[in-house]
Amino acid sequence: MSDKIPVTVLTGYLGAGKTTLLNRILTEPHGRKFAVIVNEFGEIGIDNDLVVGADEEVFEMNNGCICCTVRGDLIRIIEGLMKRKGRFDAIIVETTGLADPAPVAQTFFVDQDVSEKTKLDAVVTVADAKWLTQRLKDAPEAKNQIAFADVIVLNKTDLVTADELTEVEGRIRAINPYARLHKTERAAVAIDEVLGRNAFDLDRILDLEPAFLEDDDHHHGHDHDCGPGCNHAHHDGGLKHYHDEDMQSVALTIAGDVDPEKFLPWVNDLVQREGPNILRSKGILAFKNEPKRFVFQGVHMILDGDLQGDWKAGEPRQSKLVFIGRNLDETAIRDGFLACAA
Ligand SMILES: Nc1nc2c(ncn2[C@@H]2O[C@H](COP(=O)(O)OP(=O)(O)OP(=O)(O)O)[C@@H](O)[C@H]2O)c(=O)[nH]1
Repeated sequence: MSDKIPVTVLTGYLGAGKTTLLNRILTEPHGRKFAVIVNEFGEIGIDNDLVVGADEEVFEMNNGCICCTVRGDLIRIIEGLMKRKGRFDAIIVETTGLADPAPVAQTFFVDQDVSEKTKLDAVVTVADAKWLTQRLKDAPEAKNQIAFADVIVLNKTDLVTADELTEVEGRIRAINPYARLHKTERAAVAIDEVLGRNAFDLDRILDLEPAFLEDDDHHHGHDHDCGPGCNHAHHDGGLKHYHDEDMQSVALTIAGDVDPEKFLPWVNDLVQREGPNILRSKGILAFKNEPKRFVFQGVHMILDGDLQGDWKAGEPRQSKLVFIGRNLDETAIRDGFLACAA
């Protein structure tokens, strides 16, 4: 028996349902304790606030290019965690929807300190049944996320017909015939199907990517903060890794309340008009005269929003939101949002 701490890497494209799955894992009565590491694209920490779970500790990795900055962050966080060994049973790393999982998975093999103390249990990829087919055409990261998966959670089955589901499943199987696949609504999958799988298959990954175990640095010898605009493309021998150079994030904060009667029509109109370009939106808002936080989320033009939890005592009431997409008119979005201030 190894006493290495198992690590689950949770990946999947923007809005597929990673946080939904993570929250499901954290709220089930499993009696285990997890350390959670999240990494998000966008400048303000919204994801962090959306992860529920009373006593999990959530660590946030640097934004931006996962191959360059995040690896250092990940190593630092894990080394810090190891000093507190015994306080948790497993580590879950949720990557940004735009990340290629390879460099994250690689960290658990290439970095000596990390590999002595932890073991990659599985790469779990959440796929959006409604949008995956499209993403496989226009987003190379989405394909790598499927290729690297040991477990695939094909989520949002409620948004597609049976035929569409069969089609998307066929596309997944063409890329990755090996992973276990679960079809879900709201990421409802038994926790033992995603954690403690002992499923990461290094031999399969080495077939896909012969240079997987080599230290990545010589492929793009730089050590700087690329930021969300980073557009390095590098080739590790097998799969090609990309950063989507057109992808941008617009993050906005109002240091106070917004007026829901202005905000809701504005955001609805924006995602209806710009939905094809806006891949993802999220926000936590202070509505005028409302003691609870309003949380909204969108994937293209589908928006979800509800009141969740009171603002905590001493927590400043502020309104923040982020849009991730292509060809976003930042000035127009900023002006539109600022005009919603209460
Ligand atoms: N209709 C439907 N919506 C879902 C389902 N699962 C999740 N959602 C919604 O999809 C949106 C995105 O879910 P998240 O879990 O935040 O997705 P994510 O992958 O963590 O998103 P990013 O971290 O931004 O990449 C939210 O509004 C969820 O409520 C599902 O099975 N069906």
